[in-house]
Amino acid sequence: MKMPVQNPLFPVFLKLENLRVLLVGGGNVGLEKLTAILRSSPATAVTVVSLTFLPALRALAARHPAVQLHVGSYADSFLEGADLVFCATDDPALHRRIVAAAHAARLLVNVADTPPLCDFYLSSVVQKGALKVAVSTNGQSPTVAKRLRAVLEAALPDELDAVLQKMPAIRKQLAGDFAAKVKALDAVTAGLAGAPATWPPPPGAGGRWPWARCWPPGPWPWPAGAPRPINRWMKTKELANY
Ligand SMILES: C[C@@]1(CC(=O)O)C2=NC(=C\c3[nH]c(c(CCC(=O)O)c3CC(=O)O)Cc3[nH]c(c(CC(=O)O)c3CCC(=O)O)/C=C3\N/C(=C\2)[C@@H](CCC(=O)O)[C@]3(C)CC(=O)O)/[C@H]1CCC(=O)O
Ligand SMILES: NC(=O)c1ccc[n+]([C@@H]2O[C@H](COP(=O)([O-])OP(=O)(O)OC[C@H]3O[C@@H](n4cnc5c(N)ncnc54)[C@H](O)[C@@H]3O)[C@@H](O)[C@H]2O)c1
Repeated sequence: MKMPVQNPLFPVFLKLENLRVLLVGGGNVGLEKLTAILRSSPATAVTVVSLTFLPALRALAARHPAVQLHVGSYADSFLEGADLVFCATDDPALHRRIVAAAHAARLLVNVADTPPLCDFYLSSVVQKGALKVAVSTNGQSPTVAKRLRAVLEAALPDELDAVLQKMPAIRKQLAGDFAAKVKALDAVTAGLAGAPATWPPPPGAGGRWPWARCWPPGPWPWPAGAPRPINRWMKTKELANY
């Protein structure tokens, strides 16, 4: 029997800085959405149309030269030249009109806090250097998404970014065809998934993130008595084997 799909949303990572965004509404919710957009993609060209603007939104826009503010009422003409639309006013009837006009123009729309009118949802975002993890609960609970973000932020080691920065150079050093490279990269990163990494660190190293923690190479093995970095997963699962 086919199992029902619990969450049919399809996750993607948009190059938002290559697109043009229309945001309608410059109040509290508009500020939240603009903050989320610019935190991930600060150079995005966002046009914000609103009758009024919160001072904090004006200040945020002033720090981002690609953001333009238009004082006035929404009109369908603002959809021309937009790739993506966000609605964040206090007028649900206006939101329904914007969605209809945007769909007629084949545009995708997010209506803040209104799942049935959304073509896509925003997610809670965990950022560690180049790593980005997006969390969605399929709209069931943004609060749980926010809590999970905090859990993941604390659990993922900061050193992970150093690992990511090194990976392109390591990949370049590898010889062989595509399949051989994939095999070598799997071996190098095995430590991230719990198995011992085969290169570096030296064989036999235990722990879930030993490679992440000692890259760029630090003292190995750890000098006797030196404090060893640990993380939450090690505490709960692997401390006994460490
Ligand atoms: C993740 C995040 C991204 C962002 O917005 O940047 C986000 N909401 C955030 C926070 C948040 N929003 C709300 C609260 C108050 C507490 C609560 O109600 O839970 C809190 C918590 C807080 O502020 O502490 C109010 C709210 N939001 C929605 C509804 C309607 C409903 O639930 O039916 C209501 C009730 C409105 C009302 O009652 O009137 C709906 C949506 N909110 C989504 C995203 C999409 C689903 C995401 C998913 O799949 O999980 C979706 C469907 C559409 C969308 O807006 O894109 C961001 C966390 C950022 C972070 O901190 O990490
Ligand atoms: N602020 C919150 O945390 C929160 C929480 C839950 C629900 N809500 C609901 O979300 C909605 C928005 O909340 P808010 O706090 O951002 O409200 P807000 O009043 O601060 O902002 C609404 C914005 O929409 C703009 N606007 C209204 N009509 C417009 C039009 N025709 N064209 C262009 N702009 C227009 C207004 O000028 C204003 O800037 C409200 O319905 C509110 O009840 C808000």
